[in-house]
Amino acid sequence: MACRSVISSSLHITNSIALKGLHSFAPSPPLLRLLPKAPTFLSFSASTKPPTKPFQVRSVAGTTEAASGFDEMVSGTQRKYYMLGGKGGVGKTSCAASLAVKFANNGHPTLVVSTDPAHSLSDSFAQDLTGGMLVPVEGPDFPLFALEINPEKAREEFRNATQKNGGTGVKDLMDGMGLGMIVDQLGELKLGELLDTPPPGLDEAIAISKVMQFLDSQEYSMFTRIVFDTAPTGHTLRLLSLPDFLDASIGKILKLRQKIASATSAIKSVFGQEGTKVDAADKLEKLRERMIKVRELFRDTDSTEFVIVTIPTVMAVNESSRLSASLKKENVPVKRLIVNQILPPSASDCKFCAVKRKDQMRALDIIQNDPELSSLALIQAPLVDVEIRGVPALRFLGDIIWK
Ligand SMILES: Nc1ncnc2c1ncn2[C@@H]1O[C@H](COP(=O)(O)OP(=O)(O)OP(=O)(O)O)[C@@H](O)[C@H]1O
Repeated sequence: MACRSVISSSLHITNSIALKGLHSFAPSPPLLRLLPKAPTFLSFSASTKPPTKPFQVRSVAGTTEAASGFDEMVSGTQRKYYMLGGKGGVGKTSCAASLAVKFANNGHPTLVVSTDPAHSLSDSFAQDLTGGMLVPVEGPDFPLFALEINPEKAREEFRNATQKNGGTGVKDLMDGMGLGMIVDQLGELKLGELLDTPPPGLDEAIAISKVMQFLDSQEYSMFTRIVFDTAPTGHTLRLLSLPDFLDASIGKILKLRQKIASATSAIKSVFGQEGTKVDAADKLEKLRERMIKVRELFRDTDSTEFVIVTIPTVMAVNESSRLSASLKKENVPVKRLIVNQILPPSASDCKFCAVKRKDQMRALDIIQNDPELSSLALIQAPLVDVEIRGVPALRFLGDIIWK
């Protein structure tokens, strides 16, 4: 007999709910109109057909799963940031997109941002969200916007700002003029290296700082929940130490710029108009300020939380443990761990599923005994038998995970 152990869902996708655009949404007190919670049922349908069977997520061991604490996540009108990260392919985008849909359906104007250079938000929402600008997502009850940051563009911006203030072009120039001391300092900065082969995590730091820039503006002040779909673990770890590194580098560049500004008038004329120098320095200073804000944002326990996503395999769990340790070491608030793609219970296990289930239980056991992970709230998300694509499917997944 064929084994039927995955969560079954029937997708009847009806016309999407009319889009409530950014400009048509007028926040009025109380900003949050908390909508009645959508019931979670095994069978997903966008139609009004009554559900056949109440859905209950169970752990592999058969005990009822603990709630994710969504009530806490959704409460309050103060802006909150959720960063979802973990090993490649574990379901970060699906979990981040489903959380964003859930926030929007619970009254929060929400922005979901991808800072992963290999974007999959467009695939997840089944809508074209490319272009580096905020795009309205069709479907949720309240405004939901998505933003895929173009890392190439962000890096170019950084390169332009630094080169104007002491990058490799300036180094050649100063070298040619025999200004050894300043050249030495430039060599110390290793700017050429930084710009030609940017360290992993630089794209993401710039991407996040760009989002902060967006959110500083009055136009986007309406967003009360920001969900980041971050790049895989390695990038995240390097990102954490990057703001300090960039802050120091940019600080040195700015100091150097002051020295250059007070150098001979011949050099001044090479650098062009006084105004141009000031603009470039301003831009660099702003970039530095934004990096510092990114660093602060990551460590703000009141407004930010990093949610680790994993799957029940020994390799993924080990990587999650290292990620959790690094996040804690850097004082980044982390409270929740999603274990995604768990095989749901089945009355009739085929041999393959029985072996798989045993492996998954072992991985869950490791989590429960891991000093880094055991203290986190465990959210178990089942493997479902549909591809999680489009708002109705994300709503379905979100109602399972976030409750
Ligand atoms: N609970 C689930 N049940 C079934 N399929 C799932 C589940 N979660 C994720 N998937 C599927 O797994 C694939 C990878 O998911 P997703 O893109 O969300 O992972 P990711 O961690 O963001 O990947 P990447 O690291 O490549 O960005 C997708 O096809 C998605 O539909």
